[in-house]
Amino acid sequence: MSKIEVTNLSKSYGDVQALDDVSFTIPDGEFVVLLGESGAGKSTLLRCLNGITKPSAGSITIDDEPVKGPRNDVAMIFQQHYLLEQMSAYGNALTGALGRTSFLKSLLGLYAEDDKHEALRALDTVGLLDEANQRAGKMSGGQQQRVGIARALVQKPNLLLADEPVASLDPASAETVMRYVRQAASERDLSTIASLHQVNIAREFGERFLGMKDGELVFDGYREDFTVDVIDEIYGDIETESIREEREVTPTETTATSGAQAHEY
Ligand SMILES: Nc1ncnc2c1ncn2[C@@H]1O[C@H](COP(=O)(O)OP(=O)(O)OP(=O)(O)O)[C@@H](O)[C@H]1O
Repeated sequence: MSKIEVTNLSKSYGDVQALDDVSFTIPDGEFVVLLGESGAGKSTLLRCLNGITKPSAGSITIDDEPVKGPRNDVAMIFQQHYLLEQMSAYGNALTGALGRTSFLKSLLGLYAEDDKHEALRALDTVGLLDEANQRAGKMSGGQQQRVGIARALVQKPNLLLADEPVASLDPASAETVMRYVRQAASERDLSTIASLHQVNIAREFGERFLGMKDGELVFDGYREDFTVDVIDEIYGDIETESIREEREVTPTETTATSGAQAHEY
């Protein structure tokens, strides 16, 4: 759990204004989806939150502590999972504990019992306990991404950031992976910000939505406010054509698609 406060955050790269005076507050344990077209500034915002990128102006605090660089209590999941392919799913998950393990011990595989337990718990959370001994390189893209999530959970973060975690997956795997991210966050009461470009997945899994355009925050609201018109504003009409067609068939407010109804938000 973590409370995040972003105040008047700006970041420029030469003439490019990647973030332009962005402010928002996220209370403990909220699941936030970050949306925007390519180049809108989503990755830059996540990298600033993670302490990898230094803002040009403004501030970020996590639990009232200013972010000045990378921190162990902030974990990040990427589109590419960067797993050690020769290592098992379990071994990869355990590397999430590297931040609290000495270099020598990690080389010798001498992790603390608590961390080994945490790795198994995390694999269980992402539905891969039975595959714990399987080599990561032999797993499917979706499974590898779930190992990446397990590794992030073993870090025992207070804040989970996910940068396009399902962008390279087919729609079914993307949905499965997002379901596990959502479940992991909810089980651990973990504040989460996930950037997504698939609007349907965002609508299915988001609780709160931040919409970005040209570096500015153009929308900040919850499910009931996340209307097709808002999606239009963020993406333009093309992205929403299919949603409008779907509404014409089913005029009632539908925010969930196949298989999602069974999940509690
Ligand atoms: N290291 C950098 N150097 C120069 N320009 C950058 C750098 N990183 C990002 N930018 C620029 O900042 C703007 C925002 O980029 P950013 O990657 O944050 O957007 P995004 O919404 O994450 O896009 P995508 O979905 O394509 O990753 C873009 O115009 C991008 O070209």
